[in-house]
Amino acid sequence: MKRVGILGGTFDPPHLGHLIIGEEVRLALNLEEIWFVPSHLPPHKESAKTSATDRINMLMKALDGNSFFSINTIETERLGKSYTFDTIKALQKEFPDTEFYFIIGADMVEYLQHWHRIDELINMVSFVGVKRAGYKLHSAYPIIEVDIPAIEISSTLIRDRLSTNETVRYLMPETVYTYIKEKQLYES
Ligand SMILES: Nc1ncnc2c1ncn2[C@@H]1O[C@H](COP(=O)(O)OP(=O)(O)OP(=O)(O)O)[C@@H](O)[C@H]1O
Ligand SMILES: O=C(O)c1ccc[n+]([C@@H]2O[C@H](COP(=O)([O-])O)[C@@H](O)[C@H]2O)c1
Repeated sequence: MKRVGILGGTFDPPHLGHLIIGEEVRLALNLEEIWFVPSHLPPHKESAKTSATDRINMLMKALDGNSFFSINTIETERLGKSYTFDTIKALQKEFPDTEFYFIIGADMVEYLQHWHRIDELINMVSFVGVKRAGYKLHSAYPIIEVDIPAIEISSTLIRDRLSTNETVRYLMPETVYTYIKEKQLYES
């Protein structure tokens, strides 16, 4: 079986935290690839501030140069809320020879009990949890914990800073920043 990690997210915008998580989990679990899956409508929070096209374009720039990383657009091609249950079911049907590892930060680990059809999903895919400041990583659910350096970067922090013209240097790849400025995203 091929072993693939999935990092689902809103990526509004993508930042170095996403990239570090993908790389660290790939190494720790010896995964062959990491697929970044941008959501169409995030199930548990407000809609993204930018279009799916902009978020995919930003991700493409962020992932450029890492041959282990790619984007899978299954969720942005599907209408409605981007439930992970539906995504995993569809991916397992399309790629029967692949074993999937769904990577989540500790904020999502804490929230896992509220996920759509979690009692079925937990038996369908291996969840991998990574630490995030302010949240507990340990869970009653069987989660593979991967120790990564704590990274206190979030898309919210970046959006807030961009809207007040504060620096976002070193929080995301320069190419993503250039795209944001060219397209005038996140301006208040
Ligand atoms: N700095 C981080 N440390 C650990 N996990 C993270 C970090 N940033 C994002 N993640 C995880 O990556 C996945 C996708 O995150 P997402 O794209 O929503 O970014 P975010 O920074 O959490 O965004 P927002 O601030 O808009 O909520 C989630 O599972 C989230 O927990
Ligand atoms: O399926 C669910 O009920 C569910 C609830 C919350 C989050 N998720 C998924 O978890 C990933 C991270 O979510 P987010 O909102 O932090 O970007 C993303 O792929 C979401 O679709 C999924």
